[in-house]
Amino acid sequence: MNEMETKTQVEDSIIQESLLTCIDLANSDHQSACLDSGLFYVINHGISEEVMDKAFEQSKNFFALPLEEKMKVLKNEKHRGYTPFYDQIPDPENQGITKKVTTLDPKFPEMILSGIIHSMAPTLGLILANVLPGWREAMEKYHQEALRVCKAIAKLLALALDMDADYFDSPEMLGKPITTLRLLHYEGKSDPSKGIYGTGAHSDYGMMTLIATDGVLGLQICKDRNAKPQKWEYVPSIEGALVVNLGDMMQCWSNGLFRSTMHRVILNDQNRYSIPFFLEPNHDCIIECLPTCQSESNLPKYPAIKCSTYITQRYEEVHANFRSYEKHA
Ligand SMILES: O=C(O)CCC(=O)C(=O)O
Ligand SMILES: [Fe+2]
Repeated sequence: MNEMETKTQVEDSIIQESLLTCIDLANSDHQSACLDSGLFYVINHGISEEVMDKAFEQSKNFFALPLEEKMKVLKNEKHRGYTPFYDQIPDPENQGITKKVTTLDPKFPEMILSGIIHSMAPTLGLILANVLPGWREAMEKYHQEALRVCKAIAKLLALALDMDADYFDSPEMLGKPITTLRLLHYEGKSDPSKGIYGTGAHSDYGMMTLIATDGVLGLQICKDRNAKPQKWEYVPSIEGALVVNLGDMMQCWSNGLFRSTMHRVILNDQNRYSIPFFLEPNHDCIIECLPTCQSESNLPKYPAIKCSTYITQRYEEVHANFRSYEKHA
C-alpha cells in the first residue's frame, strides 16, 4: 500500500466515522477551500438540531436580560464574561469608534464569552443559574459538540498538510486546548463608508473557528486584502451547515498555504445572533511552520511564537479600554 492510499483511507475513515463532510462555496473539497478562501462549510457534523436550537434560545435569553443583570457577569481579566456593545474594535483604522464612540449608531455587537477549559464558564453559569435556568447546560453541551467537530476537522487538515492524522489532535497540541464559545448579538445598520460595521475586518487568531448563525446574512470575506478596491463577498448560510474559518495559526503552520481570511460582518437593520467557537491549541504550544510545508526554496514565512503570547498580543490590539463603554452602561 503506498503512502497516498493510506492517507486516503485514513481520511475516508474519519469522514465515515463522523459522517463529517466539508464543502466550500463552489462545492469542491475542503482542501481547495483551505487554499482559496480558508473558509468552508461542514455538514453531517452530528450536532443535533436540539442542541443547536437550545444554544441559540439561551443566547437570546441572555441578551434579553436587563443591562444591569448582564453587567453582573462583565468580562474578567481573562476576557471571559459579558462585553457590552462598543467594546470590540478589530479594525481601528477604518472603524469610526476610535473617533467618537458616542455618536455611533448602530452599535457594535454585544457578546458573552465563555470557555470550559481554562475559563470561568462554571462561574458564569453559577451567576446566571438563577436568572437563566438551563443556560449553562445548553452552552456546555454546545461547547462539547463544537470541540468534537473541530477535532475531527483538525485530523483532515493534518492529512491535507501531509502530516499524521493525529498531529493536531494530540496531547501536546489539543490536550488542553484554549476554547472559547462566543455568543454574539448584533443590531442596527452598517455603513462601511462611515466605518460602521457589525464587526470590522479581521482574521481570527487561532487554529480554526466554527461559526453557527441564525441564518441572517451578514458575514463577508475578502480573499485578497491587498486588492484595491477590496472585494467583499457574503457567505450565505446553508441550512444545517456550520461555517469553518481557518485562523492565523493554521496559516503559520501551513506556511501560508492555508488562508486565514479577512472577514467582517455587515448588517442591514436586522437583529443577528451568531455563535463562533474558537479553537486554539494548548497555551504553551509553539506555533511554527510544519516540516512538510517548508523547503530550501520555501523557507518559513512566519516567526515561531508561543500560542498564549500570540493570542494576548492580538487580543490587546483589538479591544477598547474598559472605560470606553462605561458611559453607555
Ligand atoms: O458573527 C459572525 O458571523 C462572525 C463573527 C466573527 O468573525 C468573530 O467573532 O470573530
Ligand atoms: Fe472572526
